[in-house]
Amino acid sequence: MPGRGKNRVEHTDFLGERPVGRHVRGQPMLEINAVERRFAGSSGVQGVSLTVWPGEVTCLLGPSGCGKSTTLRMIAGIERVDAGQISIAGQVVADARTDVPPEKRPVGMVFQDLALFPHMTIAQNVGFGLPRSGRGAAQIGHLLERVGLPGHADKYPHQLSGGEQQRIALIRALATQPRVMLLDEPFSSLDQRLRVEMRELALDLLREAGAAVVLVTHDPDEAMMMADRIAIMREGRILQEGAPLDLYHRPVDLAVAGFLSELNVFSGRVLQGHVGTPIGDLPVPGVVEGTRVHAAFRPEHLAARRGTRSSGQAHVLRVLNLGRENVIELKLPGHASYLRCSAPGHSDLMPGEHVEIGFDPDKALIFPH
Ligand SMILES: Nc1ncnc2c1ncn2[C@@H]1O[C@H](COP(=O)(O)OP(=O)(O)OP(=O)(O)O)[C@@H](O)[C@H]1O
Repeated sequence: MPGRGKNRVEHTDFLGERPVGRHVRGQPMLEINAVERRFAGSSGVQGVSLTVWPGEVTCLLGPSGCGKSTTLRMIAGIERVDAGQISIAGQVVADARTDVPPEKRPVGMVFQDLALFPHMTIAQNVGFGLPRSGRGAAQIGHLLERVGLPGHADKYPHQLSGGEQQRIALIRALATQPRVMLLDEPFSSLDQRLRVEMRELALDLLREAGAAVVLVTHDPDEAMMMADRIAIMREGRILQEGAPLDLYHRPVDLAVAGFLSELNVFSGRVLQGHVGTPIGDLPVPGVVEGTRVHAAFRPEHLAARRGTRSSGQAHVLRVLNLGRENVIELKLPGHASYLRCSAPGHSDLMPGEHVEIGFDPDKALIFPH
């Protein structure tokens, strides 16, 4: 499709054999066009459009109440659309005249609290919805092996750990070979280590299945890691949609920029092609003289160097040692808020020390306000 190649993310399925994603010629799997859902006293969902190709993960990211789950529920058919259209594999499943019931849509779902059926064995859970034929049984065995739980077929859900249950929920949803997979905060109840493992396993399985995936999360790291495309939502609308690194480096406004990491924000007026900030003058070529702008830096785009009492622009308030990196909180004299910058884990700056702050002007994010 012309123009689609610009943001493309190229990958193959799990076996490395079958290319998937929007760079592959073919039809989108999921098309959402200007859908709306209105609720009294809430922004609901307003004019959301998204296109997801087979094997591609689109992440809906945004604050609580921005319409992420409502969008998923409309795709699943649990919520009706008030306007707009949803198509799966070229078939309209929802619009003003059409409302295909959820069980007739080729959609799988994994929600954070979507419990397994407690009175069914693991094999019965995974096989729920599959034909009771030999092919179904072989498929269950294959899926249990793929998630490393081949010996658990006859157990019951309460005999499995939380992470194991989540793997079963994932393959139960995949067993019916849905064209579209909807994941609503599926890993948020898992501890950090398991969450990382599950994300990787889920990505492998989902790409292997070639499903179009829509993942809802609050967690920007999860979105950056898992998504081919991220749609940032607020108050029922998509503020920006694109490849993760495009959004990270070229956010359309301060709100989008702030969803993907912490920001250090300065405000000022452009004079002679520069904006003055407490950490130095920043060139802002191409911005009209006199414009008021926000200049924002991500923590990794500021560098704190040990200085002296006279050369130092700030002093170190706190050092959070995260192992591989340190997060350093800096206090600027005369400013109520503090700055955050990241430094390598071996940096030895200590609270109370005076520092000079360096930055690469090319990394500044400039927004008029
Ligand atoms: N059935 C409903 N009746 C009335 N209002 C609703 C209904 N479902 C959702 N809403 C409202 O629509 C808005 C979007 O809700 P939604 O659950 O989609 O948000 P969300 O982004 O998924 O939030 P969270 O991250 O907290 O799950 C909210 O203001 C919510 O209160």
